[in-house]
Amino acid sequence: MMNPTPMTGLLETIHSPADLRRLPRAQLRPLADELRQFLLHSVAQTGGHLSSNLGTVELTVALHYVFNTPHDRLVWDVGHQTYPHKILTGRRERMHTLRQWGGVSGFPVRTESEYDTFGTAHSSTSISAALGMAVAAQQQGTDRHAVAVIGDGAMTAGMAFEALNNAGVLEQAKLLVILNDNDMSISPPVGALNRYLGQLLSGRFYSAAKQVGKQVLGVAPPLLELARRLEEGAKGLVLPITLFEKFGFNYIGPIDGHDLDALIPMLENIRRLPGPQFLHVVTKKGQGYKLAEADPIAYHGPGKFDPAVGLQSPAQAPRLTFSQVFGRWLCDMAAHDERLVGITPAMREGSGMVEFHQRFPERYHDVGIAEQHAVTFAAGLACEGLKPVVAIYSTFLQRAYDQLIHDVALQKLPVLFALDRAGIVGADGPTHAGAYDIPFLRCIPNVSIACPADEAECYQLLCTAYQQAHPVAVRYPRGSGAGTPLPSDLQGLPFAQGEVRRRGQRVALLAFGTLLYPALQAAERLNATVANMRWAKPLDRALLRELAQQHDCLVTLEEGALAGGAGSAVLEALQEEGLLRPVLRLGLPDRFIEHGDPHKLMTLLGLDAAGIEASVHAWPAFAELPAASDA
Ligand SMILES: Cc1ncc(C[n+]2csc(CCOP(=O)(O)OP(=O)(O)O)c2C)c(N)n1
Ligand SMILES: CC(=O)[C@@H](O)[C@H](O)COP(=O)(O)O
Ligand SMILES: [Mg+2]
Repeated sequence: MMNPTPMTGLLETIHSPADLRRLPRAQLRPLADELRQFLLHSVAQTGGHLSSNLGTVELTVALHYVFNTPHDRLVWDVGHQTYPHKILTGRRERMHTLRQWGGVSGFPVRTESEYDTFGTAHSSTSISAALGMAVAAQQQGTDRHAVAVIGDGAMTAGMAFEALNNAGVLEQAKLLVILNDNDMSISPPVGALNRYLGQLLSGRFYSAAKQVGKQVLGVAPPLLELARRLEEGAKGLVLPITLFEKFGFNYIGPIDGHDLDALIPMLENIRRLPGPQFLHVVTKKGQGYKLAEADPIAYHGPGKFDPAVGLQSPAQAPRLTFSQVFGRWLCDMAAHDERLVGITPAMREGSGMVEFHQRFPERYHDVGIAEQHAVTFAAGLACEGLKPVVAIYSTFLQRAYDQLIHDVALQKLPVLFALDRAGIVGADGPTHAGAYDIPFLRCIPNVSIACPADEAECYQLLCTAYQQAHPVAVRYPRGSGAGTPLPSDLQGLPFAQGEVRRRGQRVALLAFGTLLYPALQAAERLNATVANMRWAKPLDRALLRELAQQHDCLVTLEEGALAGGAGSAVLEALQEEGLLRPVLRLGLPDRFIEHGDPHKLMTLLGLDAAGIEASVHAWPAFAELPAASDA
């Protein structure tokens, strides 16, 4: 039985930040404690992102206390750490609907609240957006601050530095960048920036900065200018100039991001300083809940759990997830071929690469949240005869589209893209849906696209893709599939070949990927043929010709955007073959699909067996066919 969410009075009086700002300063600490407990128990009941949210409780309270939100703009990078922000901005009573159909989103959404000033979820956009807001305020003559809160992980993306580079010379823009440094991405942080930030936190900096910050910046406003000069001077004496100051920012910190007595006076003083400001706060991911503090990775995005007990290691799951299948294949192939290199842009756990990292550390590369670099890094590896495998969520590959075209496809380099989370992802919603990879890949010359129907085919098509001398993407969904046993060899399947899985009459269902299984179910009632097409590019033209010649009409099924998808490829091919047949394309419509339970979403989209059958029956080209016996 879950403990009811504890309420001790203060939090339930806060319906907006205005209520928060009316509280006596001394009540902010008990409020923060109550907020943390509410957050913990709420997320334990709904599932969602936890350790990053536990880490931003005090920062959120301080920001809404000091800044006049929503007039002053807060932009949260990634936005997975905004549950405290949502609770304080009028959504506390809806948090039980978190990430559910029709419920509160797990990320900031402009249409959800005026306090969600910018929609995030893909990382490293906050500084750019906040700078845009700051420059707009300046141009409109509005006295407004824009604050970007960005994590140390999100800071590793090039886009963040593109924004710093621009902001650093815009002295009139009222921009504050807050680096929320918890020394964690989802996995342990990587790269030289993390090493540098560690130096800033070392004794050389941190204790001196704390003294400088407390003693100098804490003085009363009238001495502020003197204090600022003293602080500059003091920093110059004790602290070498930081990277961020070289970019034109006034760097302040590092300070304790859980200490309201440090945060609030610091923010109150910073908001009076001219020019771009950079505040470095140090927090702990999972703060205040020992189990999450001890294992921030496990509690990054947990499902439902009992806080009193903590996450229970799942009983042996009945089926492997596609990520686990990929991880198994990666290790098997790496053991077989020493040219294989595995690359992840900061998604080691989600992509199933923990074992590969442990077994092949010298061939494992977590490049940070840097998808563009990941792809072109892979291209460089391929130029030298190695076999790079880029494990990347479909949605995050969008970040590296030009690198895919310009650096990989144009040079026809054999890079394998293992596209996880292809299709509907569910709780993360539209920002994370892998809806567009077939359309955005299909138009690129030299790139092939494999759509495995189940776990066994995923393994086999990864083998096939790996054998190719050109770039191939293998797309597979979040979670598990039909549960087919994995093959015992690295043989693979024939390139660009599909198969007929069921013979019926009049209508043929052409499935691309895991929709094969609901299609087989629907076919029983439609007496339809079912083809497992396996490849969206190149299409198996011989199979397509056979299906078109033997059936009155065709239905294509894909868990991806219809516009430009596999169904479009079939239409184009039929036209080229002079085999015009009625084609019904089933897939994702031309709109963003909201967050919710993935199975519920598939039903709502008509992509479960009943939905497929209903769509075919409602289709005039099928409904008007003479009954099979009359044919
Ligand atoms: C472009 C992009 N790539 C990858 C992700 C997946 N992702 C979500 S949170 C996260 C780690 C973020 O680390 P940090 O910014 O330090 O925030 P923290 O979780 O530590 O609070 C990653 C890699 C993403 N949201 N966007
Ligand atoms: C916030 C973020 O982008 C990641 O934490 C993402 O939510 C992970 O998605 P999965 O849960 O599908 O791995
Ligand atoms: Mg972090």
